[in-house]
Amino acid sequence: MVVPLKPLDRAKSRLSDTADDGLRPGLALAFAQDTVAAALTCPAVRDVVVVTDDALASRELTALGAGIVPDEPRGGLNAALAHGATVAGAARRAACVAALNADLPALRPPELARVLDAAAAFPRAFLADAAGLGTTLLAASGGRELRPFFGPGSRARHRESGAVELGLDGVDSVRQDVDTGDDLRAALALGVGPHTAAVAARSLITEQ
Ligand SMILES: Nc1nc2c(ncn2[C@@H]2O[C@H](COP(=O)(O)OP(=O)(O)OP(=O)(O)O)[C@@H](O)[C@H]2O)c(=O)[nH]1
Ligand SMILES: C=C(OP(=O)(O)O)C(=O)O
Repeated sequence: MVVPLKPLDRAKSRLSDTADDGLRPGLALAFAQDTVAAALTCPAVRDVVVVTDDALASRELTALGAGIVPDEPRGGLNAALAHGATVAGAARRAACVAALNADLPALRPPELARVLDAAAAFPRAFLADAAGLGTTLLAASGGRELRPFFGPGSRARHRESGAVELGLDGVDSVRQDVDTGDDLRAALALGVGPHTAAVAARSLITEQ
């Protein structure tokens, strides 16, 4: 499993309506910690590799059990994911490699397991985000290349690239990425992990 994470001081700019400049880096880290911890707890996930240049996030996510890969070749999100997938796949001759956004604080391991199990039936498959425009997970099986097209509007681009869209119900926690204040409130309503819950409580952010 490959998880991309940009430097915390630049992350989650669209959350500025709900969290100010002083708060966003801590929230972005908490989202990543809850995402990575849930993925590591999922029996279907053998290991988690985080592609990041952020020193604090590297320390905290290593402590959870993730591996860290530097953000290379510095060509943006998809280049970083392709690099991470190559490193992760080469390291363990992975049967299946998947990219997962780092902003899924409500992620539940059994739901992630269902998505990965469904994805394994196809050469490449993806899950659309809760908003219906983006992607939260892209998987490639049988040693195939991941070919990620994440970014705004990525659902359409992943479809056009030939990846199969997974039409699963009951996997809301895997779809609920957090870009805006409304997304954060929706994630809190689903139930977030302990890191995000603690930051939200300290900052008086609630689901209302
Ligand atoms: N390693 C790496 N990760 C990235 C890069 N750009 C985005 N990401 C990560 O990709 C995932 C999806 O990105 P976005 O949802 O756009 O997150 P974001 O860039 O923090 O949010 P905004 O500032 O609001 O656009 C998040 O986990 C980001 O941390 C990049 O250039 N390198
Ligand atoms: C990177 C993505 O996330 P966002 O919707 O947050 O841009 C994506 O959906 O591909």
